[in-house]
Amino acid sequence: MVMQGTKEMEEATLKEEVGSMPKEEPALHSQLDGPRRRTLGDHLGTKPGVQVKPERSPGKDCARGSWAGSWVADRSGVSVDDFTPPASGACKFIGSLHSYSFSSKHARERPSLPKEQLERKRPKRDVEPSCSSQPLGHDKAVTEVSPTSSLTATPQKPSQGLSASPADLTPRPAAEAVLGRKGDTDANPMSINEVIMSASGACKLIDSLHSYCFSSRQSKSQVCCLREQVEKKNGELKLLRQRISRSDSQVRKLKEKLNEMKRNSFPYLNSLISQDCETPQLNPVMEPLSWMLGTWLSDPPGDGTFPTMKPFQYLEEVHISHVGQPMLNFSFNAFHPDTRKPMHRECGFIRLKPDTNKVAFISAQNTGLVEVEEGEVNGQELSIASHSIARISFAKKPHVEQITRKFRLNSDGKLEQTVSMATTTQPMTQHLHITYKKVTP
Ligand code: HEM
Repeated sequence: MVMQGTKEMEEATLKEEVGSMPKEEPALHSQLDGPRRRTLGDHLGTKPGVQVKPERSPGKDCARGSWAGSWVADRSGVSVDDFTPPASGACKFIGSLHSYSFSSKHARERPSLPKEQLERKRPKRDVEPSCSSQPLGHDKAVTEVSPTSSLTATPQKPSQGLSASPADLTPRPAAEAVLGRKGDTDANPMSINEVIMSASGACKLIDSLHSYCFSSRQSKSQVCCLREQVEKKNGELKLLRQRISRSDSQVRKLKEKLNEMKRNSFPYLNSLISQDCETPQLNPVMEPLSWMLGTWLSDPPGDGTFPTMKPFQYLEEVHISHVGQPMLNFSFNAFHPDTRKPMHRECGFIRLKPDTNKVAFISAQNTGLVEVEEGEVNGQELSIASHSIARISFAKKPHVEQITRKFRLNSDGKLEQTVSMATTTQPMTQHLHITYKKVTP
């Protein structure tokens, strides 16, 4: 719609311009496209047709899509083709504004030329096409022809003729470009520089619109760039995933190989040990005693006492574990603190009566004693006392007749054990006290 509207607007303007345009206008155009234009380009020190890479400023992008634009492009030595971004719909539309603004403005200003001047110029203009083929030198041609051309120099402003300095070509604001200098509008024809400046000012305004096209294009290219980066990263991620997958399969193969080697080395374990030796879930029945699980080391060394003996110290290592059954497996192994020689050892099981806090402690000791202690677990404290005691026939005397134990998980995370006993010669008295620190789960 915008395009259509613009076209219609252009056509309407064109009709209006054709109606009001003096007949010499085509000649004026041909002047611009003719040798005079090239003379101006030469004067500015730029060879026509030599492509100079433009700075990406909107002011230079205005050279697109209109004769006025191409005129400016030639003047600066920049061709339309130099603008690499393809002409988008928006750019084309904005380009058409150049055509409208320039030709319309120029047409509006032309009739203001005094009639005499136009009369004077007409005959000269008729001979102008022959200027390029004049055997005269360049300077001569200019001298002869310039005063007759409204686009080259005016009698009122001789200093703004073809010899205009680059500073004179600096674009002026559009308003000034359209109105011209104060007081000149009706009296004076436009000089070539004024035309240039007017066109540049208008172009500048219109080209500010182009900047939107280009900034949008820039954003699009940034998005494209980011997309490329994302795609690249995705590719890398895919490769990494593939490598991880390969590593996983290698680990699986190594595990299988290890298991096979184990089976070959310990064939008797084949049917007993599960292929995956992961620790099974704790049987829910044993949950109240889960705080006892782990490997514990005496810290500090345990204290041994009894009325019949000299106090002593010992080291002890404790393993309390499970295999998913409704019981805990334990082993207590004592060592001499100096010599590290094994001393007292015992191992057994701890069971819980389901749905109660009743605990049974079943232990076999290296001294030839077998005992069952029973008691209760309350929170993180287990108190038990001997229920039955048996011994080998040749057990050392005095024989133990009663045993009590207390296990407790202290607030500092240490496990504490206290053992008391009664023998055939001594009443219930504390025999051992020790705290352990946990070394593994
Ligand atoms: C519940 C477990 C234990 C029981 C029932 C037990 C029982 C006994 C008994 C009945 C005696 C003889 C007491 C006497 O002569 O009047 C004894 C002595 C002794 N116990 Fe224990 N004991 C136990 C754990 C330990 C532990 C863990 C150690 C640590 C190393 C230990 C070290 C000793 C020593 C050094 C003696 C004195 C020397 C000896 O008779 O061998 N006992 N114990």
